[in-house]
Amino acid sequence: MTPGGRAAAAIEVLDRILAGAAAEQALTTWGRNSRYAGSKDRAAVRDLVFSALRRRRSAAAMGGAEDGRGLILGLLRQNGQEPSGLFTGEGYAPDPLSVDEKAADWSALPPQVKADLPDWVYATFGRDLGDNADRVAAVLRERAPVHIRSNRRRISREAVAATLKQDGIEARPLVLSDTALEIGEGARRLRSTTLFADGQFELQDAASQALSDRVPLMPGGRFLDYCAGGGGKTLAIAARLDGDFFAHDANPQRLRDLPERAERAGIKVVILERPDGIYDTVLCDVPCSGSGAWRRSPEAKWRLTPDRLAELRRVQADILDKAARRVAPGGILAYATCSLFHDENDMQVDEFLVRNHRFSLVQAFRWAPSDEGDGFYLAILTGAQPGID
Ligand SMILES: C[S@@+](CC[C@H](N)C(=O)[O-])C[C@H]1O[C@@H](n2cnc3c(N)ncnc32)[C@H](O)[C@@H]1O
Repeated sequence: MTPGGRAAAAIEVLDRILAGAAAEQALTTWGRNSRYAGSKDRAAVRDLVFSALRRRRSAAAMGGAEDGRGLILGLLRQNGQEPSGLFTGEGYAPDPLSVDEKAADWSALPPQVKADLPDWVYATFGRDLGDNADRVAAVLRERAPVHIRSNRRRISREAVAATLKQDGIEARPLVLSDTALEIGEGARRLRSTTLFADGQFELQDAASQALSDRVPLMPGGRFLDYCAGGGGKTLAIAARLDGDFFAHDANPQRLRDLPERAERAGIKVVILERPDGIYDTVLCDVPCSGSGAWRRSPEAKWRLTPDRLAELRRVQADILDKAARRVAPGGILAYATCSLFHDENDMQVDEFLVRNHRFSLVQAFRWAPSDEGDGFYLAILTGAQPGID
């Protein structure tokens, strides 16, 4: 495909997304109907689509319209590319620029447009992140790095990096966690390596690894991941120490990959449909706004509303209250989100502590999104003997 053909394809996919289709679904549909597109074309179209979604507000302002064409036009301008070079109307390229499109004025974009945030999120970032708000918003406009976690049960990260190098895949160690590596060249080949098939590494963001490193575990103890999903954190935590590991999720479909991943990693995880009994550590990695990881799923940035946030807060509180009943006397309740909002983090924990006098806060950790990882929050709570309140 020509660069113009790729731009036209991205416009078509973006129009479907703006009409309500999920981004992955819209890309898959386009891919199915475009047998002529090679793997490099598909990667380029995907990149254009996700870049435009991350920068949807500023790209629309610079392109003169909030449709696929406007977004791609604005994105090219942001990247310092002259759009008329691609918008030629020749072959499969988009039509040439109209007089209005040529004349669009983007000289004075308001700060919330430059930050690519909805107005209410921009205000919330200002309140919750203070001086860091603009820097964080800027990080969320960029593509996320690819990180892997070496499986500490089996191999050192140095050995993972050296073996990947032989396959032409670049991996450099990160400071956030001693299992974390950032992938440079060759990321798309990671899943087809023997190392991956042998469970020597998993794809996982470095801050998610750092969070998993900090969840307290009792040697030989019982650990419950109450919202395990695909099991990314369950596996990272279970790789640290011997013990009995259990995983639960309200949506059993979310757990479907976990048994295979656990087997590949050489880790035993028991899936629980209905958790009962008590555990030394219970992790609640709750459903949240996902604001710390919006560069990975940029659609979510535009879909979130104050009402949806309030609903998420109710779900989080309910999960915490239920999971707290599963914590052994003297045990740990770990509360995690990939959110940047105070409402979902410290405030949720403060409210929980008011409702549950048996618990107290030991420590809270925050990771802001950066080159080194996504944004996360972790609160470590400890539960005294039941009946204290
Ligand atoms: C942030 S995701 C978990 C990600 C996972 N821990 C990981 O590292 O891959 C939140 C999960 O909570 C689950 N969930 C939602 N409501 C729940 C509830 N009431 N009880 C337990 N799990 C719930 C969702 O299905 C979702 O899989």
